[in-house]
Amino acid sequence: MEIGESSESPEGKKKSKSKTPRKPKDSVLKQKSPAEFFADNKNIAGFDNPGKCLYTTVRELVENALDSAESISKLPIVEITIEEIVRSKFNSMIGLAEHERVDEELYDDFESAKAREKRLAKEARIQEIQAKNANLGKKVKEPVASKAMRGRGETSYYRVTCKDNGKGMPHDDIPNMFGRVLSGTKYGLKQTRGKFGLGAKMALIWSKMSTGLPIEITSSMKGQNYTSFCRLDIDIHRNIPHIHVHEKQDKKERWHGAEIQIVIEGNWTTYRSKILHYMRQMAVITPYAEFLFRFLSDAPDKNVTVKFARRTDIMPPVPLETKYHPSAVDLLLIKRLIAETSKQNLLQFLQHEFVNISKSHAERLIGEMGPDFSHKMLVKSLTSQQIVRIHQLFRQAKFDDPSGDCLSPAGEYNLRLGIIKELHPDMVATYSGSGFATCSVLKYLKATPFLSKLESVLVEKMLSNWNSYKINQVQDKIGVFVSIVSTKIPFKGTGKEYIGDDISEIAAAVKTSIQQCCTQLKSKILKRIQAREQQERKRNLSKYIPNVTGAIYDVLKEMSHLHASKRKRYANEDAEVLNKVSNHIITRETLGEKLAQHVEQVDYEMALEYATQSGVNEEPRENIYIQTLEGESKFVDFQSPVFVFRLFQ
Ligand SMILES: Nc1ncnc2c1ncn2[C@@H]1O[C@H](COP(=O)(O)OP(=O)(O)OP(=O)(O)O)[C@@H](O)[C@H]1O
Repeated sequence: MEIGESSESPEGKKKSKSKTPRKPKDSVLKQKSPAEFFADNKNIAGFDNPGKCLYTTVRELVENALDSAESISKLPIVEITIEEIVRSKFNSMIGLAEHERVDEELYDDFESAKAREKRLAKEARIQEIQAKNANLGKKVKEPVASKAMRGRGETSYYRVTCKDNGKGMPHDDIPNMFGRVLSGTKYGLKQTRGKFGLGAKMALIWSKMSTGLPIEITSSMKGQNYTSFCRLDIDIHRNIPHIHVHEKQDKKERWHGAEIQIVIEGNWTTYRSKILHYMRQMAVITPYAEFLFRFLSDAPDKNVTVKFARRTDIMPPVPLETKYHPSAVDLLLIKRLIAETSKQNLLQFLQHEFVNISKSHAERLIGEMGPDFSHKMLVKSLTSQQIVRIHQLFRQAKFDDPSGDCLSPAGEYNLRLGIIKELHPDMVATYSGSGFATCSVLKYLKATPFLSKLESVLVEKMLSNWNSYKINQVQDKIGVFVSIVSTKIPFKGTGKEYIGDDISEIAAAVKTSIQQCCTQLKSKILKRIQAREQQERKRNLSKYIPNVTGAIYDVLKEMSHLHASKRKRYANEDAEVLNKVSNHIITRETLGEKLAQHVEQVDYEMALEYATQSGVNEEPRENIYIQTLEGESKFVDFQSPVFVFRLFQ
């Protein structure tokens, strides 16, 4: 029942029966809890339809798992299982008797015999057109499923389980972490995938909306001799956890981490490729993690098991908590910092609660604030007007840019490695920018399918100028990976799917990164074209040798006849050559051989010249194969931005 309706008095109900006009519903004052708000607007968190809900649930759980393992510098091992539960099985799970349809026409997917005939004919026509298009190499669109095709059982139930080897959670915090919307441990100024304190709760809200089943959390932390188990759902109206079980159990294995299990409605058929694509992208961007993905169903041919093995144990360092930059704070934030600070006076407050304010800088700033301010004044005694003055000065004063030291970018080495291992591209270029620690990677594929169209509006806009970089947009398959790290990424929604292009600093950093990658690619592509031309030149010249030899020999033979019969006299070297032709010392074959030798010689000289001009350091090349790291070994690593040498003891 909605808040507001409950306050209606019995008389109110009577009155409405007696046709007195009721106050329009939308003018009745109501309140919503955050949980209700997100349940009503789940699309803004990426929970649009059952298929998308399955996808986003996987994403949220996987990203929590990675955050957790990385927070303790543990190489992540993430196991994610989606188990299909057909409707009948689901019903028996919740104790609902199976129901056979009685009145077929009542159902949305009902189809008369005539309609079925029409549909099948239409589908056959579409298939024919698609087959033709596929033969012509045209892009084939996914057919839109008709109601009847979508029909019974397509939307199904799924048990999603995600297990990690991360930090685990304190026993007492688990209910709030999973049962209270907008609660989390990642609100600080620190780079993490999670930010809003929402993802896991959204999965639970969706499970409550679609299956009514609770979430189950098993967790254990390092040093705990028990395992926490919690089964809970969420009281949507009050936004508080509704705990079914919360207990400490005997620890059976030496494990720390978390295992989250949830049963939701979803659609594997339509979101299968998106989920697998996501897993692959995660494997690219985090090659130091191991992912085991499983889809299990009653139909064994539908089952999927993919293991993305770890390819490196070099993890980006744990990001550090940082402080606010004075240019980026608002009034509210300054007030909060004042309320929370442990510092006594204004000087200490400015110096310790913000980045880029040294002691001498703080002194100068206080001097600039005016006669009302002094170094020693108690920060908690500042009036509202004085806080406004500080805010105004922060806005107008010049401060150095934040250093970015607190960030931990994936790094060129990791991105390059991830891309090479998962996508086997023809060429890769990487670039890492400072400032926003933006690292962008561009892969240039010929043989592998187009795998990554970055869905960010920001990058879409920049992909218009490939030709000037010798990249053929029609023939070449191009992929772009951009990794942006920050303590706060300006996503357009809580689903974290898009970044706006309106933040000029980020837009500029991404653009520069892509341009840098393109420039690198251009020089690689040009070198390859030159190398190809060089190979072809030799092949082209050699191709003409038989014809040229034939023509020259015929002319020489004719001349030697004239010379021998004295009809025409040649002298000196010419006569010598013609005599050799008459005496079969110069033949068609010897001429051919000499020409071939000449082509070889010219080609060698040109190749030498090419190598001198382009720098021999590019050649020769060797492929290096990177093996999976399983088991423990003793070794020493030597790294560069693009490779690492591992020396075993
Ligand atoms: N696998 C896990 N291991 C350890 N802690 C976890 C795990 N999953 C969730 N948590 C804890 O629960 C909190 C809430 O998670 P939730 O997914 O709701 O939000 P978030 O990750 O903080 O932010 P966002 O909504 O942006 O993803 C997290 O901040 C974290 O402290």
